[in-house]
Amino acid sequence: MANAPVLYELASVTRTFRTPALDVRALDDVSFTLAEGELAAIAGPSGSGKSTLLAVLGLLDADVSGEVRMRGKSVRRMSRRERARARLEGIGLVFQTFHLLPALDVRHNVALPHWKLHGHHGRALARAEALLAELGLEARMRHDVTRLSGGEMQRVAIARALVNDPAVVLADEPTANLDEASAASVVSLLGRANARGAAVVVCTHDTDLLASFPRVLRLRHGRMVL
Ligand SMILES: Nc1ncnc2c1ncn2[C@@H]1O[C@H](COP(=O)(O)OP(=O)(O)OP(=O)(O)O)[C@@H](O)[C@H]1O
Repeated sequence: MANAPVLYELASVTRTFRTPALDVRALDDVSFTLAEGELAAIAGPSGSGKSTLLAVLGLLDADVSGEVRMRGKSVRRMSRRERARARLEGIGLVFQTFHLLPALDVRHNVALPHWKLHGHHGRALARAEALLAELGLEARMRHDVTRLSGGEMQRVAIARALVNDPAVVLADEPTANLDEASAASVVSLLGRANARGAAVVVCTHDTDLLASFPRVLRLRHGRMVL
């Protein structure tokens, strides 16, 4: 990975949440680079800033001091619209609570980002169906997302994150609340995305999962520790 091009570059990134009672430094002077195709975990105790860092990498939160660059482009200089476009094209997000759309069935949830990017309904559905079949969800394609099990919802969320072949998949606690078999299938899906060239960054407390990552970014009170 040493020679792979840089995907993210963070230099002295600080994120402060101001509340009436006190200011919380959720990220404090965080600097690192991540290469294209890299596989990394973000670890640290509860409240150490993991989700905040994932939101920064996902271009969801640009309200930081310091510099964040994605593929050389300064996130600070991107408009909200440009960030949304960069997310659609290049970032697959898997949230802790999935954020699936209850009004759409499984295949339409997965197809939506493809349709938004390419504007072709039939192709988006075909791509979603192929991906869902690959993830062992062919029998669930027309199901209501609210009726899926937690493990199925997680796989649907991962399918949606992969539908536009992103440069990076960012997943927040993707194995939390899953039984062993579902967790193993989620890990294998993320591994497959990585094998196809996507960088994968996962926030986790799961020590078994952490052990499988070649690189672990450790946070404590918002600071990177070795
Ligand atoms: N919108 C917000 N307003 C105020 N404080 C916030 C906000 N979001 C996060 N924080 C604070 O920032 C710190 C880091 O939060 P963050 O969610 O990034 O931690 P985490 O490591 O992901 O925790 P967990 O493992 O429990 O999910 C915490 O002290 C949290 O209370």
